[in-house]
Amino acid sequence: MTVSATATAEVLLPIEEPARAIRDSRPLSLITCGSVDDGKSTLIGRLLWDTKAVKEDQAATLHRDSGKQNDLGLPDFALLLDGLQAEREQGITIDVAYRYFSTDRRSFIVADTPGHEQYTRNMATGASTADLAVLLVDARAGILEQTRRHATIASLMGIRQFVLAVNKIDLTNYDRARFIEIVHDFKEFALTLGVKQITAIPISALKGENVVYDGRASMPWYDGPTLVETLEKATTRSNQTVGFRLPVQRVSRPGESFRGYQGTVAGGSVKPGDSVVVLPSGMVANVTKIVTFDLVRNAAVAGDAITLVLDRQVDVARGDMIVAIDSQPMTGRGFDAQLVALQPDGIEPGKRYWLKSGSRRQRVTVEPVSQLDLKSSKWNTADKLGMNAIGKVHLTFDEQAIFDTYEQNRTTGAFILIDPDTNNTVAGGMITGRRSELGGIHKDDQRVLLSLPADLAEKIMATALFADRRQDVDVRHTSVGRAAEILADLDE
Ligand SMILES: Nc1nc2c(ncn2[C@@H]2O[C@H](COP(=O)(O)OP(=O)(O)OP(=O)(O)O)[C@@H](O)[C@H]2O)c(=O)[nH]1
Repeated sequence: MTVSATATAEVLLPIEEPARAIRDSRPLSLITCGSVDDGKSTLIGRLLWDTKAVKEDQAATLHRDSGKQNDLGLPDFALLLDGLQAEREQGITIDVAYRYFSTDRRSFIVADTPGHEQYTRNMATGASTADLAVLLVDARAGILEQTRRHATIASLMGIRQFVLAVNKIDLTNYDRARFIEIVHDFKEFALTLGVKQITAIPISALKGENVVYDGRASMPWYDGPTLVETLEKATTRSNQTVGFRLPVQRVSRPGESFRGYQGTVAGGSVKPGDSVVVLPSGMVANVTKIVTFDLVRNAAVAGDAITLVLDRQVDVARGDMIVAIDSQPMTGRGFDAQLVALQPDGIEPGKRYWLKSGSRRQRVTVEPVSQLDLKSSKWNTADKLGMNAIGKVHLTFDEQAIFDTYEQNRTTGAFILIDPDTNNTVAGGMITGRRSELGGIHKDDQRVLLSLPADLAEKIMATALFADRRQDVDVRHTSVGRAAEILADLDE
C-alpha cells in the first residue's frame, strides 16, 4: 500500500479479502504498554488523529490547548488521551482509558494503561480483555525491567500477539542497528515467555512514521508493515475454544410449572436438545428452551444473557455452572494458578481469601510457590508474594470449585482474590491447571461414583469400559469431574 508520511494525506487502505473483514467483525482489542514516557499517549493520540477518529470539536480544543506544538506544527497528541483533570495536573496517565478508532478494514478498541509500577493492576485489567499488546520501547533506552514486567503480565493474561513498537526512532537518527539490537534483546526475553508472535516496528509516534502512514522517507531500510497494517491482520481471541458454559446467576421460578436458570453464556453455544451437566452436582439434563428477555431462541452463544429451561428437575443454585456434557471444565478442590499481587501486603502464605470468578465466590487458601524474577526471567521459589509480584500459587478450596484453564476460557479461567478483612482486591489471576494430589480429599474414595439419571447410567454401565468393573461403581449423584477422573484412570 502506498500512503505518504504527511499528516494530511488520505489513508488509502486496500479493500481486499471481504470474507475476512466479515469474520473479524468484532473490533480488535489492544493494549499499549511500556515504561513511563515511552510515548503511549502520543501513539494512541496519533492513531486516533491519523485514522480520523478525532471529532472536529475535539481537534479544535486540542489545537487550542496544545501550548507548544511539535516541529511539524502538529498538536501534542498525548492531550487527546489526558481526559481526566488529575492527569493534566500530575502529567501522568492514571487510569485505563478505552478509545475507539477504525480504518476501512477494521475497528479497534485500545486501552491506554499507565507505565508506573504501582499501576500494574490497571495494566492487568487492560490485558485481560485484549487480543494483542503493543509494547512501546523508547529507542534510546531499550528494553527495561518495566518492559519485561508488562510483557510478562500480558502473556500471563493470555495475550499471544505482540507488537514491539520501537518508538522515538527519530531521536536515534533512524538508527537501523539500534532497532535491530532492541528487537534481538526482546525476542530473546520473549522466548522465556513462550511468546512467538512478535512484529517489531520502528516508529515515531510524534511524527506519525510507521503508525498509520509509512516512514519510508526517513527509514528506507525498513520495508515491513506499519502498526495499523499489523493490527488489521491480527486475529481476535475467542471465548469459544471450549464447550458451553453457563455460570448460574439466578434461578427463576415465576410459577409452579416454570423453572429457568439465568446467566450470561461464558463460552461455547447451546441449543434446545443439547445435553448438559449441572456442576458441581453432576446431574445430567437436556435443554428444552432458551429464553432471552423477550424471545424464545433456537440457540445462544458466548455473551448472550439467557434463561435456560431443562427437561427434568435438577438441583441448581446460584454459583453452579451448567456446561456441555462432552466438554466439561475441571472440578476439584486443588488448582494451580498464576497471579499478580496488587496490594502492599502482597499474598501471605496459608491465608484464606475470597476467590471470585464470575458470580461465584468461594473460600480459598493460597500457598505461594514461586515468583518470577523479571531480570533473569526465572521462577524462583517463594513462600510470600510482595506488591506487584507475579507468582505461581496453589489454591485449596473448602468446597468443590469449577474452572477451565485461562488458556481455554478467559471467563471461567480467571479470578480475583479478595481480602476478607479489608474487602480489597489483592490479586488478579488465572487458572493454569488442576492439582492431581488433593491432600487426601479423594484418597479414601475407592469406589467409582457416577452421577447420572437412571436411563443414561444403564447405557453407560452396559459399555465395555465398565464390563469387568461393575462392582467398583456406584451410580449416584456426584461430581462429574470426579467421574471423569475415574474414567480416565480406567482408560489407562
Ligand atoms: N521525538 C519524539 N518524542 C516523542 C515520541 N513519542 C512521544 N514523544 C514525547 O515523549 C514524551 C512522553 O510521551 P507520552 O506520550 O506522554 O508518554 P506516555 O508513555 O504516555 O507517558 P505516561 O502517560 O506518563 O505513562 C512527550 O514529550 C512526547 O512528545 C516520538 O516518537 N519522538
